[in-house]
Amino acid sequence: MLPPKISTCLFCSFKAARQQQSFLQWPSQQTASVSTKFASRPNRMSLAPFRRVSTPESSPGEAARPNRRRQDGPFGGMNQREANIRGIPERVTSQRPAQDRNGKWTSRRDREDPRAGGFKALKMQRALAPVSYNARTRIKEQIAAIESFEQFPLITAIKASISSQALQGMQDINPTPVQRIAIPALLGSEDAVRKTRKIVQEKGEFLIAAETGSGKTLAYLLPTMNAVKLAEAEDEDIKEYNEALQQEKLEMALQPSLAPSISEMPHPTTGRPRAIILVPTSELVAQVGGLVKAFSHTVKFRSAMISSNVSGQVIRNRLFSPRGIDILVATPHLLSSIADSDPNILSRVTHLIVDEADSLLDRGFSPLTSAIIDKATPSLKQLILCSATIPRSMDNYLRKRFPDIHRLVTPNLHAIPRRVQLGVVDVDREPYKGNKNLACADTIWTIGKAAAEHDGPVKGQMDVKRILVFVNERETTQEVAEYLVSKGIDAIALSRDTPEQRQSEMLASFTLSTPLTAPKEDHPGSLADNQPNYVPFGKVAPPVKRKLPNTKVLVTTDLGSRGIDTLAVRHVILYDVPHSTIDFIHRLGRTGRMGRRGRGIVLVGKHDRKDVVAEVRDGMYKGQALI
Ligand SMILES: Nc1ncnc2c1ncn2[C@@H]1O[C@H](COP(=O)(O)OP(=O)(O)OP(=O)(O)O)[C@@H](O)[C@H]1O
Repeated sequence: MLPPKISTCLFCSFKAARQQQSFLQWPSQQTASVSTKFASRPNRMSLAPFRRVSTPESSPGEAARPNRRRQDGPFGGMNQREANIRGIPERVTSQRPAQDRNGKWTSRRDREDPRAGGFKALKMQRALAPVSYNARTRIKEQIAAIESFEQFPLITAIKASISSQALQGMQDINPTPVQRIAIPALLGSEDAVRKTRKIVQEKGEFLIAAETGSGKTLAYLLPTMNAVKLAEAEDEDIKEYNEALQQEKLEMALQPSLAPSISEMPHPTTGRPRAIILVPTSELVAQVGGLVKAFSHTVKFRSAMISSNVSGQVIRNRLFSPRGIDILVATPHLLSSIADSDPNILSRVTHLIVDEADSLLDRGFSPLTSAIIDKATPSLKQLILCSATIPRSMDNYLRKRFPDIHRLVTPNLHAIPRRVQLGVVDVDREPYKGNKNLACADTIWTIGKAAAEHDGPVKGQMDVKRILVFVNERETTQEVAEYLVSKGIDAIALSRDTPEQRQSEMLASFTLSTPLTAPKEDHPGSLADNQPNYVPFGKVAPPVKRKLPNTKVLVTTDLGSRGIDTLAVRHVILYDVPHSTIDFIHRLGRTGRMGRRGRGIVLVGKHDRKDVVAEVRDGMYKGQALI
């Protein structure tokens, strides 16, 4: 017998959910609606108004009483309503109240984190460092005056290359908020943009923090290339080398029999790059390295990218090419092992960029990254940390290690854009009955079916939807991918166990922004029409009747969530509820990039934190920064 069909189309529900703010009714909400219904009926007996007896504020004469939670003494820690076990201790600061614009008195904590009020479940984690409302407003005002890349004092070749090399085919290119904030600050250009404070120093430390998919790469790359080119023009060694090369060319023209000598000598920058960009994975080396290479053709500098994807010989050839090297893109693992055997590699570095700093400064990577920073420090002029989130752990590390770091933060940091909708699928309900794999497959079939109802970008072709499925454990990737394949879905697993070469190939079709199409055919409909969800014990499941023709699915862990520019992805399925808001931000950040729209779908089971999901969803709906 076929299982009951899912009566509601997932995407009709999305729309309705947007209006109702509820894809799934949480128990608390249900209770609330019931109580409102009853409240509107006339009552024979009425109870006294509800009062929380445990709340001292609700009792009269509260102003006269001291705040018990702040009271010192042996019983100071009792009767607290917030455990705050995992949170870091508050910094001792003045608790002096202040007045906001409306004349309302607020405490310092409220002012730092005024929108965190509704996040009860997330408060237990407090994974992200707060950014004050005032700071966000101030930044908005600062960047309002910047409208064009022309306003930045970049060299002409770089300005011209923005549209030809980085943002090809785009019309009306304007800097994004993070670029408006970071580029003038890194260039130290007060004249060009008056309202931007001059903050660059001889040795500058910067933290660039902005939402996912907001153009952070160009924000640090344009000023870095500018600095490299300016330094090259002033470098005495390079001047001498170029003059000798010029002289040799002249002599060779007069006496062609002379063997070249200078041109065979290594360039002064050989094996000693001026700028290094560190990224956590080989995929990101390829992504960022590709962009740097594209600029190098028109701006005229030498770049190289190294990762464990290429052989040792290729790495050596790239690093020690006699033509020299100006900008190097590498992973910390590889660079630190090279620096151990050849410390010279870091001896001329003036610009060190740590991209995805929230990953590269966490427990796993931190010793390597810190060691590289230490070794590069003597020659360093700018250290640029770049991240989509500021986790509390990183915030603490920065306060200790780089107390004077300039924080270049966008007004919407830690908020998932409202153009990304989050739907919730209750795995425990019919017809899934706790089968998360089935819920995942059905969700993908629903996406495919909905897409087939509209014309694709090419006539006679169907649009192929690229979907990312995120799981928490890498062991699960293969299992989920195999299940999806058994349900007729084109799915592959990507985890650390996948060979690196294969990882890049897999990600390639998810990063291409060009549309992917398939020949238009009768769509097989929904999963339930094609696949029995229930196979009696002892029987073998019948073969797949029809395959889903218009979706491509990648099942992955965090590996696929950091930095990868998955412009083509419109749907992200969170198979597991992410462990923290940091993971929510990165995973949902693979869709809705650079102003595009996107959809996230969380599969929530019996053991998942529904309260956390509800709060994240509510925060997204309201456009609030997560905490
Ligand atoms: N000024 C701009 N106008 C339009 N598109 C831009 C602009 N700057 C960058 N982009 C595009 O936006 C996309 C995202 O950029 P990028 O990868 O730098 O984002 P990000 O902030 O580093 O994201 P993540 O936090 O996920 O690493 C890229 O495809 C890039 O080409």
